[in-house]
Amino acid sequence: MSDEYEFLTLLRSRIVHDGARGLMDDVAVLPLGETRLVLTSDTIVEGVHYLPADPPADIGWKLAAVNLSDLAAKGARPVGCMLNYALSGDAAWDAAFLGGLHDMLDRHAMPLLGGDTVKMPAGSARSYSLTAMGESRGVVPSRAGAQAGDRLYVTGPVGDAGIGLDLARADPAASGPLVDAYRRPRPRLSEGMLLAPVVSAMMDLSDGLLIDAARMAQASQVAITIDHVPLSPALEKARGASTAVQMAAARAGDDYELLFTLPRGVAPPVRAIPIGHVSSGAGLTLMIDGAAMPLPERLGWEH
Ligand SMILES: Nc1ncnc2c1ncn2[C@@H]1O[C@H](COP(=O)(O)OP(=O)(O)O)[C@@H](O)[C@H]1O
Ligand SMILES: Cc1ncc(C[n+]2csc(CCOP(=O)(O)OP(=O)(O)O)c2C)c(N)n1
Ligand SMILES: [Mg+2]
Repeated sequence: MSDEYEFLTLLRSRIVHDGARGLMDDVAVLPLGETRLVLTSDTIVEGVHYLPADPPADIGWKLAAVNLSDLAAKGARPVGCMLNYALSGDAAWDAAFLGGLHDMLDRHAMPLLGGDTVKMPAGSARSYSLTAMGESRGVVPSRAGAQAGDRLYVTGPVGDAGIGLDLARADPAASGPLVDAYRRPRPRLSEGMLLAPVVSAMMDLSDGLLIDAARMAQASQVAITIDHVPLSPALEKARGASTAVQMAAARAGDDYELLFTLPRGVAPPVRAIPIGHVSSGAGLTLMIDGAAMPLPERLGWEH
């Protein structure tokens, strides 16, 4: 059991408010008059979520993107956010970070409303947090609604960012679509808004396809089978499409695509790749090229 899982289990035992969704979802949801306020907060840490040599504009972009991705997963419209910032000691670096942050926020009309600024002890790793607020006037899908018989989809291929991280680690000046997938994820907000009214369950892929699908299965109390690990042409060109490559792509994380289920016979209203199905029971099954694979001990990223 990971430290994160243990801590979340402790937190869940103390949760009483319905809006927390049992801490089993991407967001909290608070009814507010005619509408619902959708709340999420994510932190990125130097050396854990990004490389110290990553360009500051990309780090700012990523902080905004990973938070917007949780709103996308619930079909929420961004309404505002709060930034918690640790000064770097280099004003040009800080300005570049804010440039990248605002690039991402502006793309999705997300105003920055406030926050807090601190200085860290010299030499300590830095971390940045954003709290994002969205609104929804319709259904706010959860991870828990998948039903036996549903089909499973993802809005795009997985694994690019994992390879991009390897490339950026080997050479901080590396560039191209795989490195971009790692440094500049694109949250699927417009897709999320179109999907929210029709999906039975939806979440974003941050920790890896396998672990996130297993979480959806657990929250929905169903079994999920993945029979296709979708790879991008760029990834296949760089690494091929062997079983090992597909397995690594399914565990890598940092994908920020949407994973969702639809009743059989309902066509997705956005471009999406069918990757499996839901049945009664529990747990996750992975098929690669028609063969059931033993699941790795670690399905994806856990702190
Ligand atoms: N330190 C914390 N305090 C309160 N709730 C937390 C904390 N960490 C995580 N959570 C909650 O646990 C759930 C799962 O979190 P997480 O795995 O980070 O979701 P996501 O991958 O969507 O960001 C969410 O409801 C989140 O709000
Ligand atoms: C330097 C570096 N090493 C490893 C990773 C891989 N990685 C770190 S955290 C993570 C999962 C997402 O982070 P988490 O804090 O779990 O976000 P959340 O699920 O809360 O959105 C991944 C794939 C990375 N992004 N950067
Ligand atoms: Mg989180």
